[in-house]
Amino acid sequence: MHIVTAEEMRRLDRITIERLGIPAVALMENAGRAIAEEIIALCRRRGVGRAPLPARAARDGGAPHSAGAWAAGAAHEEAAAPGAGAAWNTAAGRALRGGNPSGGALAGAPKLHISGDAALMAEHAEDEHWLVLVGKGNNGGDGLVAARYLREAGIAVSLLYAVPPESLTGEAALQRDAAAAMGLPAAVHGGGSPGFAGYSGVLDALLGTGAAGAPRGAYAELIAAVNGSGKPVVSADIPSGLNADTGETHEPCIQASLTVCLAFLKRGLLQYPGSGAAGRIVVRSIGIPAGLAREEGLSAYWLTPAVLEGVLGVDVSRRRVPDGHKGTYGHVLVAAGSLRMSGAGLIAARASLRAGCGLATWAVPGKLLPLLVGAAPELMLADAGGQADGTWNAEAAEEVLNLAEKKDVLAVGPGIGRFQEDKEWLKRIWEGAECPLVVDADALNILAECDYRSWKSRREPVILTPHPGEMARLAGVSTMEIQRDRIGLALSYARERGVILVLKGAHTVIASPDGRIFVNTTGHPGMATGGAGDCLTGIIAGLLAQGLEGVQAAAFGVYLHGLAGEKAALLRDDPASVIASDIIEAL
Ligand SMILES: NC(=O)C1=CN([C@@H]2O[C@H](COP(=O)(O)OP(=O)(O)OC[C@H]3O[C@@H](n4cnc5c(N)ncnc54)[C@H](OP(=O)(O)O)[C@@H]3O)[C@@H](O)[C@H]2O)[C@@H](O)CC1
Ligand SMILES: [K+]
Repeated sequence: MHIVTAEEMRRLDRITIERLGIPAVALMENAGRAIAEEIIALCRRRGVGRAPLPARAARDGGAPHSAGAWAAGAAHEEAAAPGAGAAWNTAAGRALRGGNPSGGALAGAPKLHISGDAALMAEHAEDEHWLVLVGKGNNGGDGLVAARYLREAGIAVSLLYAVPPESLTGEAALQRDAAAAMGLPAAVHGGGSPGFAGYSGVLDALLGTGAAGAPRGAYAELIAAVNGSGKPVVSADIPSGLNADTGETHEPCIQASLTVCLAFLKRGLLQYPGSGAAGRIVVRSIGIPAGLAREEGLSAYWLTPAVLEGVLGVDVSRRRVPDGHKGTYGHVLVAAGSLRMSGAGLIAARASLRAGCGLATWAVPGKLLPLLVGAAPELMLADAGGQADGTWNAEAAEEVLNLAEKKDVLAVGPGIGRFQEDKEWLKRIWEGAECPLVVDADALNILAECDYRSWKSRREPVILTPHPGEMARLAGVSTMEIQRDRIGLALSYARERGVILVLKGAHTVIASPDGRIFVNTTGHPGMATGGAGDCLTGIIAGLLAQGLEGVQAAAFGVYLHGLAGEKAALLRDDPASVIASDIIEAL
């Protein structure tokens, strides 16, 4: 799924309206209806557990109460027993079919059934009263459409305009008039905090992708009041107060339980703190063809198996050829670890094996070798020279390069620490290694102190895997600046430096020098634990060894790493208990 900036969204809107001839008001109608459907689904879900309505209990014929069953049961009028079909797949349908297990039509009955609009029926509608906060722009227009559909579903709605309704223009003004013609109660915010006591939920349709800067005036007052109300909030498109591109939250910013994002995921929804403010995110199509984004050359994606396969050409099933042998799957060389941090190297090397490479060799300063024998029987160990105290030195680079000659990938950095002439060490490896190179941890800190653009250019890709602190050192800015717009920064760094960048952290960003961006959402905060990054380095190296291209390996590696973290948390019953070795075991 594509991720877009506000500007890109406007471009896609414009093309749909001008080139395809789909009227803007039709897009707004679809948007508002989609938002209403999500609110109705939410109302249904929380309606479960309340006493069923007498009329409905009778109609269901005593079938088990479930939100889905009610939705379908209420919406369908079975004129006769139908044949197979979606409508038949309902509790009411199953109850009817009870005496006719074959599911075939009753003898002589016409094959006709009439379906109502299941999406717009709300159980317990009478328990609901939603307040719709309406802004001046098209986001407000979406809210007004949603209000109409909620009313149609039997849900009470009240409109609260942030600004005098006369100031609405275009399609939003048209929706204002339709809502008024339907008799929806409306008021204009008059300052202070409106009362929320009678409402069961709030639809935030104040500001969308057209907002600029922190919410002002009535908008700011309403947002602050809603956040303090304790009411569930559904945001139209983005939470009002969010920077749709960077994920920064202005003061104040709506804290939503659900965000119904329209047409394409906005970048800001995938970046923290925006992701936190959005709550659960649902993306709904509104009539803008999904293919337009590709046709327009947009190349930022939410990383999903479909994107891995369809956009990146990765075989996510990780099939092995039946007659393969260990040589088929490549050989990883990991240059990592030192006397005090040998574990980092061990984790990276073991993870590369679990990622599926055929062989892995772990190069360490020779002093360590005897201590590591048997640490992981599947690994090969190699003497990289180094100092008598088990630390690295510049000369060790030559040994690493010799070892790398017959390897498919070289990963450097975890646990190597800082040492004399470490910049020279890294330069030699960078310029000399003729296989893909993964650079992590201390090697990134070394790199940050080098003008590596003046180094001999490489034929094979380099993948850098910094966490925000390392990224800050690489880019020469503060960590806060990195986190302010992770996608934007990762993209510009990858482009400028010609490297594949994996910016770790919640929702890791993978940026390619050709401008492609992937944002990963697998994983959880329990993975913030020592060694988890070394594990990712090993996974990416293991995938590169198997012949994946740089961006493929980086993206798939990040995805698998997060997934393994999730599995590990399930096995431990608690994300906080996950350690790096658990992630390797869950691969
Ligand atoms: N285009 C389409 O076809 C479709 C668009 N769609 C929907 O439209 C949304 C984008 O709509 P939009 O562009 O009208 O912007 P939107 O955010 O609603 O309002 C901006 C207005 O608010 C004001 N304002 C700005 N910043 C402010 C601040 N900090 N504090 C206070 N006020 C501020 C500013 O007014 P001004 O102050 O400049 O007079 C400006 O006029 C999009 O998110 C989606 O929901 C869908 O319906 C699908 C079809
Ligand atoms: K909004």
